Amino acid sequence: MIARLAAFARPFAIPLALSTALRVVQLACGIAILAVAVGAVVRIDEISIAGTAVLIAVLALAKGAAHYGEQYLGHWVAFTVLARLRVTFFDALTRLSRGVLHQHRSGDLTARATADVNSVEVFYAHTIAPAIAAAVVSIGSAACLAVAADPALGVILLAGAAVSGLVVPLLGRRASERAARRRQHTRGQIAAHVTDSIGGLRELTLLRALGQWQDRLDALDARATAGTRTLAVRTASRSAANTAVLAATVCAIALAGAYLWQDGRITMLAWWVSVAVALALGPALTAVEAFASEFGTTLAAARRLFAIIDAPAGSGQDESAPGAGAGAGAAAVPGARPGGAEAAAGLNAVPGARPAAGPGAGPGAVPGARPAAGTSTRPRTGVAVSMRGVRFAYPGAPAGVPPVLDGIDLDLPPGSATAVLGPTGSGKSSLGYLLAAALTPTEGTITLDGTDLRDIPDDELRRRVALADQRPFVFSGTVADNLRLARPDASEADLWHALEVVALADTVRGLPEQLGTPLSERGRNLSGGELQRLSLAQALLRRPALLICDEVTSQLDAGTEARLLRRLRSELAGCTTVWITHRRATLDLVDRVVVLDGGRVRTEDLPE
Ligand SMILES: Nc1ncnc2c1ncn2[C@@H]1O[C@H](COP(=O)(O)OP(=O)(O)OP(=O)(O)O)[C@@H](O)[C@H]1O
Repeated sequence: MIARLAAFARPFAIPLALSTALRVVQLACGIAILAVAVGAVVRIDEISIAGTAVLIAVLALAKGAAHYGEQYLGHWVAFTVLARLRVTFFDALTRLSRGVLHQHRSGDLTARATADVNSVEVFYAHTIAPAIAAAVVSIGSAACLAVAADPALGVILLAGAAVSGLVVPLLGRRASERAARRRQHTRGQIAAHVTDSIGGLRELTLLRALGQWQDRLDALDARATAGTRTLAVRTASRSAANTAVLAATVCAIALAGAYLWQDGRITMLAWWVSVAVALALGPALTAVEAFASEFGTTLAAARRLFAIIDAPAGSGQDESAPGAGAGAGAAAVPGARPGGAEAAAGLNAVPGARPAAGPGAGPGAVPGARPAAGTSTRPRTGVAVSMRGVRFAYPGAPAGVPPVLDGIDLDLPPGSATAVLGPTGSGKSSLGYLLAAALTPTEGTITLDGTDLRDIPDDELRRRVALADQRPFVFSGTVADNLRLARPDASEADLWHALEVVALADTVRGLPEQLGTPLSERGRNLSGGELQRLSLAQALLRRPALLICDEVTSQLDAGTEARLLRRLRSELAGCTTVWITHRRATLDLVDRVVVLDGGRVRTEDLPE
């Protein structure tokens, strides 16, 4: 991996070498400043204070200039390489096209293209130059001490530098890398989860599933925090060990110097300058320990990038995921099927969902009923719905534009089936969202059995009202995961029953793992009509007292639509239903028709 990263920097070898040289100059100046200052104190009677001050000032200026140059060049190289890396990453995405997009969630890919690329910056800007410079300056300082003072002092300094720069950074390296890899993977999952949440916020609200969704995020956050804690403990331990080693080196040089001075083998000046050099070498070696602590994260990020860059088209294996290559391929794909590592961690499972409960075993099951009948999906008795003077305008609508709905008065008796018709843009869907309490009227009231929708608690709304959308959002996860978003305690029999009613059971039976088949993000591996029916199945699972179906058959062929409507007729008996539709066939289901136009109810008729 290090060689792969270094290969990207090869075209920038000269600026990188210059940056390294400038860092050597900067560190050498730092050591020289302290050595000159200590030397001046020791020989205060013999030196020119003004001359020493000028020398120190020159060294300080040189140190500053070298630091600027080193940082400028190092970061220029780093950000140029990162830009190339990002382009290479996007090229790979284009090449892999649908294959990889099916297997990786867009939020995770976004995290790779942004956070992971940024993490790799450490390698180019804060690793190569500091590592080489620390080695050069350590060897150089030890050589100076050996020649100018005593070889023993040079050996002590070199030994201390080797322990600090080579041994300490390696302490717990493998464990740190594993923790960093797990954390980076979890961060990718968090990014994907947040992206999903934003994309599907409306569906989560309609499903009253924000709580479940938040629980998943909490679980992921807890995992990422645990990883960060592990890394922080190791970083702190290494930092403490490094401080101890550096302090021990300074003490050893001071004691050895004292012995050599007493023995008359070195001067007082050489003794104290040696101590100063050992002290001044600290920052160079601390920088090595610091980037070593970040190195696990850098490597984990690089692995995640190269897993995409190197993936053959159609590959589903994510080599960057923790446990990849050890038969844990399923864990690599977010939304992995039950049985994978993630399912074991409960992250893909809907919190509270019973895994594949026995038929009819759910709390919603009616005792004594035939399990296969899935009676727990049967809707509740309908509610009476009333709209009085309802006006609605979307927030931010320009002044002067008439509201979408402008004074709706409507009564839907319990168990009635109403079709809402009207030209496109006449506000039919908006009316549906208002009835489902996903939108709130700007003016007027909507009541359910006489209670204002605004006064009905979320839990109760979740139980009593459902909306099947014309453009449903499907989350990464299995078919069952998506269905159980609507009712976490639904048994498998309940799920199959809902799928039978919406004429989707045969399709799901044909999927590789049936209910356990992972769905791509936004349901890319389902047709528009299948997605609509999945949304309708979700709504049925809620056993609502009020069901709003918004163009749920618009993408179905006539045969499938007829089959679905036949089954719905008996399934929805007693439930108050609202059908927003343009389709003639749906009118056979309803006992009244409402036509919206210009934000108002134009006619209210029984179908012919
Ligand atoms: N989220 C929104 N923000 C702002 N305006 C919106 C939003 N959603 C819909 N509108 C506008 O509200 C009006 C009514 O839209 P709505 O979707 O309710 O109509 P519709 O009758 O269901 O249309 P269609 O038959 O095409 O589905 C349209 O002019 C639409 O542009």
